Amino acid sequence: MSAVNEKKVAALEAVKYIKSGMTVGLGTGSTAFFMIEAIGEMVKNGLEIKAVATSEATKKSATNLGINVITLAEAKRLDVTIDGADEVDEDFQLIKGGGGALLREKIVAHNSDLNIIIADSSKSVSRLGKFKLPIETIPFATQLIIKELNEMGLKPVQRMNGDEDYKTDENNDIVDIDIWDTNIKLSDLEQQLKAIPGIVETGLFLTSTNLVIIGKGEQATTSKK
Ligand SMILES: O=C(CO)[C@H](O)[C@H](O)COP(=O)(O)O
Repeated sequence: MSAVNEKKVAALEAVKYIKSGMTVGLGTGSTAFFMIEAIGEMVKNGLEIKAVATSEATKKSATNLGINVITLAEAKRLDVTIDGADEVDEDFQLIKGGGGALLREKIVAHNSDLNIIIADSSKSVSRLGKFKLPIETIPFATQLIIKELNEMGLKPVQRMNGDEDYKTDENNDIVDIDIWDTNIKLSDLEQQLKAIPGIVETGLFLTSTNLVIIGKGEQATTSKK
């Protein structure tokens, strides 16, 4: 079974948690897209929900599929958010931001009563860090942040889009760092990174996830915290 099918299997399991009347956070990425597609079908069949998108790309896909997308300010609070991840460990800690949407994703997750992560089996890891950790930085500070992260031994690489700097929906930069060889506790690392002025957010999601649904073969396995 391919990773693509496993993503779909996980997404179809996750949408079972969505009921009429809910406000739903929509994640970003290829796995989340299967969830958005499935919700689009459910809306065509009478499901009534409001949704908050974690990226402009997700907003566009959801709107095209007939989903009522509102702002976070209008939503105030979300019942459930379904999102993908680049890595998930056994303690429900995540690396996110491969698709560059980590800032809005973390804000939406923080404001959601239930956070469901969906992923194919390749994303399930015993230790985070093979995937480079995305950091969102303010362009004014990016080069000096890179220098500081280098001094911390984190091998920072600014994300590019061809010859241009990659830009997030907030018009910020992304710097990908290598945390595999660091022996700093993840929560301490998160604190150290957030203490550097100009780092807006990191792709470490350490405590927000309630439910993880992994597609493996034809099966979806759900784990609860
Ligand atoms: O964090 C994300 C985007 O910022 C995505 O959830 C993550 O990159 C996984 O993407 P995909 O489902 O395409 O593998």
